[in-house]
Amino acid sequence: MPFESVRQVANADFPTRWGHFRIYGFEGIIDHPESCNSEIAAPLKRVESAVALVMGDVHSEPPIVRIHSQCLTGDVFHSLRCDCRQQLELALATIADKGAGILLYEQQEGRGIGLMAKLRAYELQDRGRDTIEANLELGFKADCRQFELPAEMLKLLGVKAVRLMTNNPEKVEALVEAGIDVVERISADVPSEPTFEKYLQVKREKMGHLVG
Ligand SMILES: Nc1nc2c(ncn2[C@@H]2O[C@H](COP(=O)(O)OP(=O)(O)OP(=O)(O)O)[C@@H](O)[C@H]2O)c(=O)[nH]1
Ligand SMILES: [Zn+2]
Repeated sequence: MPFESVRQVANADFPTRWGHFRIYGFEGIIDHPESCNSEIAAPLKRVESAVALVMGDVHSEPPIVRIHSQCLTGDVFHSLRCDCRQQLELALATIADKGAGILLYEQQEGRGIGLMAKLRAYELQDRGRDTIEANLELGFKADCRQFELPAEMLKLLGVKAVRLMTNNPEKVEALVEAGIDVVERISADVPSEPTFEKYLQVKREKMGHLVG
């Protein structure tokens, strides 16, 4: 277990356009993290933090849970290079509709390669590479994320079983491996746009995501 001492650091009121949540901050230390880039050594320890938006009763039955990976370009600027913003809205709207659920927002920008590297990957994609080829050309793995922190956050929130909104089988596997029961997978499909059709195709054909 590479994560040490995950702890809650904040818990506050959080009104949004979708409804009223509580916002929680969590942080933990990863001991000896793996390097994601063959040319960059990893530090001995790394602090990671993530946020949970919690609405309603999440303990009487397995709540809807979304693990959303940070995408500044999509989440903040509504980029149409990817489907992230639409998925974020879908998750918040679905939770609000049900009146209960949890959005875990983890800060592994660009599938964990970081914002500047993601922008450099965009440059390579503009020259014809797909998302995976671009990551590899920059020395990174195709996907550098791990989902132990969200799993630990669920445990600290007292949630042992979830209905997980995702198309990514790795998220399901990661939670199950960490001891969280995934009783149902809810699709995270959003309407496709011509600007991210290829992005979705690569997720489906090369990353094994259950898109569409
Ligand atoms: N490296 C890289 N990351 C990207 C790119 N476009 C979006 N991302 C990141 O991809 C992450 C979202 O991952 P996705 O593969 O779209 O979806 P997922 O979270 O694995 O799966 P779902 O739960 O089904 O949404 C976010 O961290 C984005 O910042 C890109 O071109 N290159
Ligand atoms: Zn995105």
